[in-house]
Amino acid sequence: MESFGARLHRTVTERGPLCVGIDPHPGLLARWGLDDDVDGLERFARTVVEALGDQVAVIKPQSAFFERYGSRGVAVLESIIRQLRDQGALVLLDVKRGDIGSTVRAYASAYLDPSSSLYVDAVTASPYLGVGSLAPMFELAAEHGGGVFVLALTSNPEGAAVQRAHGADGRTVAQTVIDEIAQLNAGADPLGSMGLVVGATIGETGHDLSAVNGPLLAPGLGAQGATAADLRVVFGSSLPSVLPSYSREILSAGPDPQALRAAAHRAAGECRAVLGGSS
Ligand SMILES: O=c1ccn([C@@H]2O[C@H](COP(=O)(O)O)[C@@H](O)[C@H]2O)c(=O)[nH]1
Repeated sequence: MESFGARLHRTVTERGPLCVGIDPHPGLLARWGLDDDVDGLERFARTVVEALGDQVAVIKPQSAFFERYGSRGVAVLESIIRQLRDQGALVLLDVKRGDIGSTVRAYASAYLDPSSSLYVDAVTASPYLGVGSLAPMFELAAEHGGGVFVLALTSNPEGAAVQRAHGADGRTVAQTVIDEIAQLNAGADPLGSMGLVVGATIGETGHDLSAVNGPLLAPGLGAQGATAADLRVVFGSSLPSVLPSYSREILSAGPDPQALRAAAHRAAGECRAVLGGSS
């Protein structure tokens, strides 16, 4: 079985390093001429999937925007996950789950067990009950070729107070998270399957990402103010592992599928100029 890290490496080599989020904000639905209801949600999500599912390496549905419509919204999410996978995109579900280990095991089976209707290639996870509490997710991901992206240095300004606080050994909370994920990826080739979330908005922070050997998801581009040029400042020598992520910046080009594709192509070009690499 091919690991998530290997599948991601291959897909990014074929399609270019880009993640596009599906975040059906009420304001975007209105801008697209859609109602803020399940039908509007479904039209929005399917349009993005049909425009980008066969072009972009990773698509990241934001679970919150589906959950807000209850079970019918989750049914739309299940359906587009299948459609995206059929189109060859890797699906990273942004759910930011985290809990005590026994509960994390249930979250892991919801998203990382192939028999689940919400089965995806990777999920986001929160380490604030301790990175070790996420072990059931790491284990199930490894067993089935999935991935987990753990929050390290998030793109929102409020994150710094917690994430950059120093522990007894002098490391920041974020550096502890980074180092624990690096251990999980040690020796993986071409890339480990356990990733980190590091916002493109955070500037130079002095954190050491050099040993991570896994993907670095970089949200915060576009609508939150970061530009592709900021990636160089934030990631330095770790740029080759960066997966830039845009949601509203690209989604606001819709609903015309060609305009969505053009916006994704433009974003990919700007990132490629900084990251290098193919396609
Ligand atoms: O640190 C983080 C972690 C996750 N996100 C999520 O990414 C998208 C960003 O959307 P934009 O429209 O491109 O701002 C959204 O789903 C967030 O929940 C993040 O922004 N920062």
